[in-house]
Order: sequence, then structure tokens, then C-alpha cells
Amino acid sequence: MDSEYDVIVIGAGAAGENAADRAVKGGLSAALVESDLVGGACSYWACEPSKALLRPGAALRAARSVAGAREAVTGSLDIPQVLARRDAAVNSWDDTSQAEWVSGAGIELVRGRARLSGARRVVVSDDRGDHFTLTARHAVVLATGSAPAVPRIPGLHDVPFWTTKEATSTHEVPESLVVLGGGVAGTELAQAFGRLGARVTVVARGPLLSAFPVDARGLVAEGLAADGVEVIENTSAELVENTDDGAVRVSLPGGRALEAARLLVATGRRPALDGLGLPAFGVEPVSMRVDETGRVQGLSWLYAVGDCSGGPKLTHQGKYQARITGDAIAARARGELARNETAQAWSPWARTADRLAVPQVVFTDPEIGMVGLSEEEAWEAGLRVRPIAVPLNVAAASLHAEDYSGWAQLLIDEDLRTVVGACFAGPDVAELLHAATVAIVGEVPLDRLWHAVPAFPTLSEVWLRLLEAYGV
Ligand SMILES: Cc1cc2nc3c(=O)[nH]c(=O)nc-3n(C[C@H](O)[C@H](O)[C@H](O)COP(=O)(O)OP(=O)(O)OC[C@H]3O[C@@H](n4cnc5c(N)ncnc54)[C@H](O)[C@@H]3O)c2cc1C
Ligand SMILES: NC(=O)c1ccc[n+]([C@@H]2O[C@H](COP(=O)([O-])OP(=O)(O)OC[C@H]3O[C@@H](n4cnc5c(N)ncnc54)[C@H](O)[C@@H]3O)[C@@H](O)[C@H]2O)c1
Repeated sequence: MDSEYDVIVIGAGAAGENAADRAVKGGLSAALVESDLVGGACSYWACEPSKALLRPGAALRAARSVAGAREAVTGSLDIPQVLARRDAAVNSWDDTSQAEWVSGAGIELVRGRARLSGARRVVVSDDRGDHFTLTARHAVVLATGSAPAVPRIPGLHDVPFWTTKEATSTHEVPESLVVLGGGVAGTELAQAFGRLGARVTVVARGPLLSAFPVDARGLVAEGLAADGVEVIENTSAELVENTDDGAVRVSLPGGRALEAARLLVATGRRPALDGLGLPAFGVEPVSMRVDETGRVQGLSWLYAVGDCSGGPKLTHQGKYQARITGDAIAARARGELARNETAQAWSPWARTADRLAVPQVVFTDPEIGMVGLSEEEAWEAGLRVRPIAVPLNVAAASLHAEDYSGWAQLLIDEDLRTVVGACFAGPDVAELLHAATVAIVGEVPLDRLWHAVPAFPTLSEVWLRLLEAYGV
């Protein structure tokens, strides 16, 4: 193995893989260091297994909501098959195929734990206890992901609890489950386990899915209630303890106590930057910031992408950041982008979409898809905006399911007459989202969107209703 590369990427999750790939496509050599499974959290303990656990319940509910199909459904979910399908989705936690992809892409895979030992120098410790040094001619990219943020609740650390890692890789469905945290992870997993047969209670510090519009999250709350999931909002656990029969008891303010076979703590994640040696370079992990190209502020050779870089913690956004950063490093190596220059908005080397157009889907049933600015963010950015909301009751909705209930909103910049934000909620709305992302990124004027004719009968006809409601 060489010890000198143009670029060294630490962490072979979705973000790290893409950063290394773009650097190589830009004509540079790259080493990718990974201490665990190549492919990272999304492939093995997050997106893919959680969606695999949710999909069978959604398919069953979809069949049950259509007369004619409903009558053909005579059984309930087959739990061993659901878990086996999840195992297949994560390749049974075997990263051979991903490692082969890395080699096929011309990237050198280095197994071991990395830390920074000097400017553009990285020390790797492998599982035999050997240490070796790699040197980067141009850049080191941190792509080390995130770790669960576990709250300080009395007793919590004295009881066994699941994080999302254990929940998504479990081989048993607990008889009962308390979920701490009403964010996206907690809500998705609450529904997954509720539909798999667990008695689930969610304890949310604020409203459930507080980052989403109230009409959208209301539909998800109804979906959870229909599945028998109890949601307790605006509450924090006061005490967590074991019971005599091996269960967990979670005490809430006001004297109520919840008992369950398992506790899932899904209260957010923080950048995984500990142990990398950052303070020696004047960078404090809690306050690390990157510029538009992904370069760590104050250092010319260090970049960060994905969950560890402090922006939105989403696979597709981490991959976007990685493409931008990989290309920016290659452009700087070729002299096309000056070392001390930051990139222009919407250029190939700027993460502009991170600020203006981050798409996110909550894969519950019903789903929420949201992209762009919220109303508050728009006003804070000095934009004069008007929200337009309509129920999602176009012809395709009632054909989709008799009891279809959905909601859609566009946020319009009144001065430019363009879309700056969008949200859709309802069964199977996720695929509506990309049209909104394109409209926002392309700054398509409403008068031109009027000519984007949605096919009949598709849920996309809601775009027409929204434009009509705005007055186009
Ligand atoms: C339950 C759950 C469901 C989710 N579902 C979705 C979803 O549906 N869609 C979506 O877009 N996002 C989803 N996310 C978020 C998504 O999983 C993350 O945004 C994404 O995995 C981050 O990718 P990454 O490459 O930044 O980090 P990771 O995938 O965590 O990769 C980091 C890698 O770095 C390695 N590493 C760390 N430190 C070192 C070191 N010192 N040396 C060597 N290697 C190191 C780690 O072993 C790891 O493999 C979900 C998250 C959770 C928790
Ligand atoms: N479909 C998806 O794209 C998807 C799915 C799951 C996770 N993710 C991503 O993974 C990351 C982690 O997800 P997450 O849901 O854990 O984080 P999150 O930040 O979205 O939600 C965490 C929630 O826990 C709450 N909380 C914090 N402390 C608490 C306490 N002591 N008691 C009760 N509630 C408490 C917070 O108020 C917040 O609502 C997020 O960035 C998310 O975007 C994405």
C-alpha cells in the first residue's frame, strides 16, 4: 500500500464514498479509511433497515384501503419474513459488495481507525494493533458521521436501552416499546414496531415532528393513532429505572409511569468528531464550521462532509456535499479554484442547496415530504413570502384509496413569484417532492410552472390546485 495520496477521506459512509469517488473522477488519487463496515450507517443501521421495516406495513395498509384488494387480505404481517427481508436489505451486515465497489472506483480502501497527526497527515490503527501513517498531497476529508445524542435523564445510563442502531438491527419485536424522542427517527420506528405488533408509546419533548407544518404532522399523528401508537407530547422523562421483572419504567411529570419491555432513545444525533485530534489544529469539535466548499474554517487542507460537518443529517445531502467537496478539491488541485477563494453560489463547488433546498421525507404512513425554506426561515432571510395550502383531494387521491387524506403547501416568494418551499403530506407523496426541489433550485417562475401540466390522474395535479389557489 502507498502511504501518499492526493486525498485521504476518513469514514466510508455514503458521504465519504462519494467524496473519494469525485476526487478520483477529478483525476486525483484517494485513500478511504474505514474502521467498521464500508457503506456506513445508512446502509446497515439507519435508512435502509428502517425503510425495510416500514415497507411491509405500508404495503398491507395500502391493500386494505382499496375495496376489492381489501377482501383478498386475510392475514397479518409475517414477522420472520419482514425481518429476513430487512436482513437482505442490509446484506446481512456484510460489506463485501461495497468494498468491491470502492476498489472498482479506483479508490484505495484502508481498514482501521484514523486520526489526524499533522497537517495533511493521518495515523491509522488497524485491528491487529499496528499503526501506519498516510500523507495527503492536497486534502484530508472528514466523513465520520454522527453519534446518538443521549439526554441526561436520571437512571438512563443504568438501564439497557436501544439506540436506533439496535432498533434497526433487532431480531426480535418487543412486546412493548417506549420511544424517547418524537423526531423523524422516533416517529418512523414507532410506527414500524407498532405495525409489527409492539405496544408503542412515544414520549416527545415538544410536538411530534415539530420541524414540520402542523397540518402535515397532524396527518402522521392520526396515522400513528390508527396503528394504536400512543404519543405523549410536550413531556420529558424524569426518571428511568429497571423493574423487578426485567422491564423498563419511564416516569413522567405528574406521576404517570410507562413500563415496557424495551426503551428506544431517539433524541437526535451529534457530529462524530471525538478522537480525531482536531483540537491540536485549533478546531473544537462542538464549534467546527465549514465554508461553501466544505473546507473547515481556518485550515487550508481539511474538509468535512456528511453528518459530521454540522449541516443537515441526511444521506442524500451528505452525498451532495461530498460531490461538491470532491470536485472543489480537484478544482483547487488543477488551479481552477484558487486555494484562498470560496466558491460562488450554485457553482459546482458550493453547497448552495444546503441553505435553500434540502429535501426530506418522513417515511411514515402517511408520508411527509418537505423541501426548501420554512415560513420562519424565509422571513428571517428577508423574503416576502405567502404560504398556499390545499387539501390533497385531486381525482388520483380517491382512486388511490377510498379514505385518502392529504395536504399540500407551497411557499411563494411574492417578489420573484417563485417557489421557495414546499410540503406534501399523505399516503405515497414522497415522489411528489423532487418536482418541488427542481422548481426551487431552478427558480422557475409561477407563470412558467403553469405550463408544467400534471398528467391525469396523478397526485401531481395538486400542483395545479396550488397555483390556482395562489391566483395564477
Ligand atoms: C434510524 C435512522 C434512519 C435514517 N433514515 C434516513 C433516510 O431515510 N434518509 C436519509 O436521507 N437519511 C436518513 N438517516 C440519516 C442518515 O443515516 C445519515 O445522514 C447518513 O448515514 C450519514 O452518512 P455519513 O456518510 O455522513 O456518515 P456514516 O454513514 O455514519 O459514515 C461514517 C463512517 O465513518 C466511520 N468512521 C468514523 N470515525 C472513523 C475514524 N476515526 N476512522 C475510520 N473510520 C471512521 C464510521 O465507521 C462510519 O462507517 C437516518 C438516520 C437514522 C439514525
Ligand atoms: N427519513 C429520514 O430522512 C430520516 C429518518 C430518521 C432519521 N433521520 C435523520 O437522522 C437524524 C437523527 O434523527 P432523530 O429523530 O434522532 O433526531 P431529530 O433531531 O430529528 O429528533 C430528535 C427529537 O428528540 C427530541 N428530544 C431531545 N431530547 C429529548 C428528551 N430528553 N426527551 C424527549 N424528547 C427529546 C427533540 O426535541 C427532537 O424532537 C436527524 O437529523 C434526522 O433528519 C432522517
